[in-house]
Amino acid sequence: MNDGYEHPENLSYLAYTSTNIPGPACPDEFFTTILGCDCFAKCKIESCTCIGTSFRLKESKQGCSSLCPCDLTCDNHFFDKGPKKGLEVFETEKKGHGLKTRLKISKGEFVCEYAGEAIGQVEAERRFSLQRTGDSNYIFVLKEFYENKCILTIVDPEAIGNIGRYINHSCEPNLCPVPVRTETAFPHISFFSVRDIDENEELTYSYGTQEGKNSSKKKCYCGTKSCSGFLPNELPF
Ligand SMILES: C[S@@+](CC[C@H](N)C(=O)[O-])C[C@H]1O[C@@H](n2cnc3c(N)ncnc32)[C@H](O)[C@@H]1O
Repeated sequence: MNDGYEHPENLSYLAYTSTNIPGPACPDEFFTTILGCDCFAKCKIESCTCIGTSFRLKESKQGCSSLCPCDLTCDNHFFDKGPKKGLEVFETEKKGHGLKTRLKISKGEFVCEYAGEAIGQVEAERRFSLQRTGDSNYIFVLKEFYENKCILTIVDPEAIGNIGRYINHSCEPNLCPVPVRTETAFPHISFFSVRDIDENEELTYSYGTQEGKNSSKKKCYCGTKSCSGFLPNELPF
């Protein structure tokens, strides 16, 4: 499915996918189906098992999907509606391409997914060492902790991805990534707005911490007051 977004002409090598696809060493979670809710037409916060379950991981949400009987009017059924309207890829001054919004976005809205190939840690390290597209790194690593286990979710939209790949880092971001599980146990990295966003503002999120061995020596050009000067570490392993 293509959700209608065109990539800049000089990035024609990029194949578009609106949601995650399995890549090399894709984790088993990708193929593990989870149950939908049994609500009728529209979910209720008090009784919907998707809204209530949250996959027992503290920061994770469960979104409704085609496995649920509710329809697209359900507020918890946001993936099938696609990214927010009015998102636009543009050329920044110093950070390569970026993503901005032509329309206002209110605090707490779903903006888009970070979609690409779902890959394993060894493949991520192999790809990172190749530095395929010049200076840019697109590999997103999410760590979740559950019952003394660290669950890794790694998505690479460098060659096959969606508009989420154009979102740059900021030390004062207006989006935050939230893992949302719908049909399978592999989460969708979903961006929600953390404040009201004006029309034509660039969309940004924080790329993370200084944890891990792949320390970044890249200068940060986010231009915010609290800028730490450098981008967070590229791979937090
Ligand atoms: C996921 S890509 C973002 C899109 C990218 N700018 C592009 O043109 O495709 C991440 C890369 O963008 C650049 N980048 C993102 N945020 C930046 C920032 N605040 N300052 C400098 N470079 C940044 C870095 O090269 C980083 O590895």
